Amino acid sequence: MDQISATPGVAGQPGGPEFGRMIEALRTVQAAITGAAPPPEVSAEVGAILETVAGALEPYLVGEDEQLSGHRDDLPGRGQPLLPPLWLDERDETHLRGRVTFDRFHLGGNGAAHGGAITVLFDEMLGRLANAGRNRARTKYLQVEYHRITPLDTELRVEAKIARVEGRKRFLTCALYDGEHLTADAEGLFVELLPGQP
Ligand SMILES: CCCCCCCC/C=C\CCCCCCCC(=O)SCCNC(=O)CCNC(=O)[C@H](O)C(C)(C)COP(=O)(O)OP(=O)(O)OC[C@H]1O[C@@H](n2cnc3c(N)ncnc32)[C@H](O)[C@@H]1OP(=O)(O)O
Repeated sequence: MDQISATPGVAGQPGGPEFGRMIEALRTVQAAITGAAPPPEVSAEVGAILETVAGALEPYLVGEDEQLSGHRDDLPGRGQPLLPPLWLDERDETHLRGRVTFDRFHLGGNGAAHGGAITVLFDEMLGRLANAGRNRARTKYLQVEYHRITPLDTELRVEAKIARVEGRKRFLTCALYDGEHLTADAEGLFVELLPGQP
């Protein structure tokens, strides 16, 4: 993926508001399935509906460059269901600030968000910033610390900064807050790709 579009789509066109609604519904389904203990007949019925859903989309399978998911900057988490719904409110080439809410789909245990889901958020934040107005770079390492549990169903603040740039190396930091409380933070190294690196 080399480009993402910040332009809201046009109703009636691929990538219009209908697409955003579908992704939102998928997020709702992910949380509902994760949190449910349905009787077998309901599991069977929902499973069959989801097989129908997958079948409805199958004729429209496209390559990575043409897919809409992940390419939509006007949708939370770029419209990529792997990412928790993230809204970026401030952004320049040195910092990013946004809001994110984890839900039941992102549960680790005992009401806390899964540490891996938090790491996905940090990789996204640092990746977005590392690539803002610069040549492409990829994560070399991402070191995460969990300071206290990250609650579900709570709007959290997330901030990323460039710490320093040394040649191809971009060192960045990211922090996640529940109100005034730091729940997790990370330091990452992104390395600018050489010609020919995928
Ligand atoms: C995502 C692509 C960009 C798209 C941009 C589109 C626009 C924006 C749109 C949408 C935003 C999307 C946002 C997505 C974000 C997601 C990001 C990810 O998750 S990326 C996937 C996970 N990461 C990998 O799969 C990397 C796999 N690894 C590699 O490909 C290579 O290892 C690579 C390119 C990272 C580096 O490989 P080498 O061989 O070119 O470089 P070496 O020699 O290892 O290191 C370079 C320098 O770094 C130092 N270095 C290496 N490891 C170090 C370490 N642990 N600590 C300190 N320095 C280290 C070395 O000493 C060297 O330093 P010296 O240049 O000589 O000064």
